Amino acid sequence: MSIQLDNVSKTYYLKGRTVEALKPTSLSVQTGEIYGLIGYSGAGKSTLLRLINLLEQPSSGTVTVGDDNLTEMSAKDLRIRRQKIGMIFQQFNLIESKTVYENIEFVLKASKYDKKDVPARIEELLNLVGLNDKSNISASNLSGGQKQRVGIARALANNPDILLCDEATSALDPDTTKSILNLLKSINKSLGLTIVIITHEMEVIKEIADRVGVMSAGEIVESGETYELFSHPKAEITKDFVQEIYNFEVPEQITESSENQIITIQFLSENAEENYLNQLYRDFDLDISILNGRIEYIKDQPLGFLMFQVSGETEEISRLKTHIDETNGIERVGYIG
Ligand SMILES: Nc1ncnc2c1ncn2[C@@H]1O[C@H](COP(=O)(O)OP(=O)(O)OP(=O)(O)O)[C@@H](O)[C@H]1O
Repeated sequence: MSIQLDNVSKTYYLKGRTVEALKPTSLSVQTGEIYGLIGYSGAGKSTLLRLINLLEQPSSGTVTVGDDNLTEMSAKDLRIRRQKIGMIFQQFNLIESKTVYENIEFVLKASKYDKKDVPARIEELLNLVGLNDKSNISASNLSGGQKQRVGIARALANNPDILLCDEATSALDPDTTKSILNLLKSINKSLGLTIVIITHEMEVIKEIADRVGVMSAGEIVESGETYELFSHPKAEITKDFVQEIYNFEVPEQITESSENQIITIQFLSENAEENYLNQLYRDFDLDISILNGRIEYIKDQPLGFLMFQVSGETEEISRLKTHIDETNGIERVGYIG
C-alpha cells in the first residue's frame, strides 16, 4: 500500500520554546517499496515516521495511506486503521515477563482476532520469523535478534500493508543486524509489504533500501534511488554518509608533501578497478601508488573507490586527469579521503 505525505510538518511547543522537528515535507512511498530515511540524531526521523501512522498529530499537512486520508479520520477509525500499519522499535517493546506465544497473543486479542484462529495464526507467524521452537520461552530469555523477530511477528499479526521500522537494528550486533535485514527483505517480497525504515546507519540503507531520503535539521535534503543517490551525492551530509562507509585515511606525510597528487576515483562496476589501473600504468609516464581502495555493495550493486598518489611531470598528471574524466564508469571525486 502506498503512503503519501503532503506538506506535513510538526512543531513542538516546550515551555515557551518551539522546536520545528519537521519542516513542511512531502513524500511518496510506493506499494511494496522499502524506503529508508537516514540522518543523524535530532534530524527528525522518528517524528516523520510517527506522523505516518499519526502517533504524532501533524501541525499541518495531510497523511494518506492507500486511499485513506488519516488526518481526517475519527480517533476510533484511526485505531482500527492502525492495525494495518505495523511498527517495530529499537528496544523491541515486548512484555519481558511473558512468553513469545503470549506476546503475540496479546496483540491478536487486542485487535479482537477470532479466538479459535489465534493458535494457528501464532504458529504461522513464528514460522515466518524463524522462531517455531521458541514459543514457550520467556521474552526475557531471548537474544536481541530473537526479540526483534518477536517484534516483527507482533507487528505482522494483523496482516498489515505497511511496516514502520524505528531504528530496528540499532541495538543489534552487525551479524544479527544482517539477519534481521534479510528477514525484512524476505517479508517485503513474500507479503508485498511496504516498509519505511529510519536509521542513522549506512549499513542498513545500503543493504535494504530501494529509495532513500537523507534528513537533516527537520527536512529531507536529498532523496532518490539508493544506488544513484550514494554514487552521485550532492548534499554535504549525503557525502558524509558515503564517506562513513569507506573511511579512508591518508597519512599526514603524504597529504603534506607538495610533490604528490592524490586522486580518488569512483568506479561503478565490479572489475573496473584492476583493468583500469593496468591501463594507467601502461599509458602514463607517472609513478602511481595505491593508498586505499574498497568496493561496497549498495543494494547489491558495486560502488568502489580507489585512492592513489601520482608523481611525475605536471603535464603528464594533467593528461591523466583528463583521461580519467573522459572514461565512462570512472569518476574523479573530491570528497573521499
Ligand atoms: N515530544 C517532543 N517534544 C519536544 N521536542 C521533541 C519531541 N520529540 C522530538 N523532539 C525534538 O524534535 C527534533 C527531532 O527529533 P526526532 O526524535 O524526530 O529526531 P531523530 O532524527 O529521530 O533523532 P533520534 O535518532 O535521536 O531520535 C529534536 O530536536 C527533538 O529534540
